[in-house]
Amino acid sequence: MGDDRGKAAKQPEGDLVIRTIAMPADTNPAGDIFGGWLMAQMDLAAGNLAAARSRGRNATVAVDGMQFLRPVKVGDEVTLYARLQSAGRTSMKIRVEAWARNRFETDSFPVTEALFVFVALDEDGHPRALPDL
Ligand SMILES: CC(=O)SCCNC(=O)CCNC(=O)[C@H](O)C(C)(C)COP(=O)(O)OP(=O)(O)OC[C@H]1O[C@@H](n2cnc3c(N)ncnc32)[C@H](O)[C@@H]1OP(=O)(O)O
Repeated sequence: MGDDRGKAAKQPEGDLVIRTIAMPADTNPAGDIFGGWLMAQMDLAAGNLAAARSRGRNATVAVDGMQFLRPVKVGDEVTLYARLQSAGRTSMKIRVEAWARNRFETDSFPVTEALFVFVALDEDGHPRALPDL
């Protein structure tokens, strides 16, 4: 079965954090994969990295440059890659890429990317200094 999304021009950057399958329950009324589902997967991937770096609770404070590059179809294998781009006193900028692969094909393609900003939080929900590495 062919895939008309073209050849991947690059390789994913970052650590593989999540791999999942886009299911019919994740579609919008038109039957395509809902962008909000993909954003949630990206948020989960960035949050996982943020939790490991901050060694505790954190929250998404901003999402910059969200780009939907290609559609995701039901049945696609979706893989989330995340990497820490920079860290401030309490915040972390985490670059996330989502790639999709038609389950009957071998090539994967970038489908979305964005820069997530997370802030480490204390028990009261206030910004918390990141621990030393
Ligand atoms: C996993 C989830 O819970 S997702 C749910 C959605 N997210 C939320 O509910 C978070 C809601 N937001 C908040 O509670 C607050 O904004 C907080 C607690 C995260 C931050 O409070 P603020 O008063 O903005 O804190 P403060 O001004 O001290 O900024 C903290 C850090 O975030 C950075 N920051 C704050 N807003 C932004 C922004 N829009 N873009 C980039 N960085 C930001 C600051 O530069 C600072 O970084 P640094 O300490 O590394 O220098």
